[in-house]
Amino acid sequence: MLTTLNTGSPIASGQPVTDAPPPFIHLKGVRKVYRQRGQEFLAVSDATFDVAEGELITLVGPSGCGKSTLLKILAGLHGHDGGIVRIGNDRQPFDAGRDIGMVFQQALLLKWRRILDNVMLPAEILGLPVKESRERARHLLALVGLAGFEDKFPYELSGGMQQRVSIARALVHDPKLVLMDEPFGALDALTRERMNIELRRIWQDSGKTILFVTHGIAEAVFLGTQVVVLTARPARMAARITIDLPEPRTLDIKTHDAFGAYTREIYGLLGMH
Ligand SMILES: Nc1ncnc2c1ncn2[C@@H]1O[C@H](COP(=O)(O)OP(=O)(O)OP(=O)(O)O)[C@@H](O)[C@H]1O
Repeated sequence: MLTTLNTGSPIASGQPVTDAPPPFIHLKGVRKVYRQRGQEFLAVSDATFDVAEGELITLVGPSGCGKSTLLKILAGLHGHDGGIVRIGNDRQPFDAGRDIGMVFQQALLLKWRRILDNVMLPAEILGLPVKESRERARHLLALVGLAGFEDKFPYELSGGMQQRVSIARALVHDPKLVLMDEPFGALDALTRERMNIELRRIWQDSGKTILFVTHGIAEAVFLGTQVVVLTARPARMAARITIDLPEPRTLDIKTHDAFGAYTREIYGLLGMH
């Protein structure tokens, strides 16, 4: 199940590879050191993985293993101290200033703005045409199941609904990459499960490339086309696992043997037997 170089790939089976599209994200040997008061702290060591366009990659690992750091490097918010970080390719050029949407653990809505106006925020900041953006914002609110809530204020919505608004906001400027940092971490368990199903649907409908950070091993397996497993102390990338589960993914796949095998494998990689 672990991904090893070329296993099962066209090269391994002797077929030509000329049509293989270049990855949308390419990380090789990425290293990040934080420096504080003369002390150095290795937050990420040797992160190496590729992401194809349209994948939903999950990053899982214990607190402090560098998941958010990797996301911030991809978002261009932090630099890195070694290795290669490349986003985009000839077919899909990437502009970090406009092609990223972000979703955080808290919805971070502006409480004085109506829901539609909250979703519009990135479009306003980027100066996109107002009429088209409002139409797109309405469409996205419908996509996340919030048609009819356009004129409400954030306080009138539950935590799960607010998080759906933040997902719509992350998509309004039609970014090529969506980075999600523990977006469902603050939700109750049942709402979180519902949001997992919703996110799979939104991902399939929107066709976006998504990187999703979580502490939850079951969540990572349920959502991901691939799971990247990171360990802490020392912070390092332990594995990249391709998830092959029946589609569409409904909650009952959590009872499948294959789902159990993936989660057991990740628990093992994290030293939790
Ligand atoms: N700006 C910073 N300066 C110094 N150290 C930092 C900084 N940001 C993060 N760190 C340290 O780097 C390590 C990785 O942090 P990071 O936030 O990336 O981990 P994480 O896996 O996302 O954790 P969590 O799941 O708890 O959010 C941690 O030990 C953290 O204390």
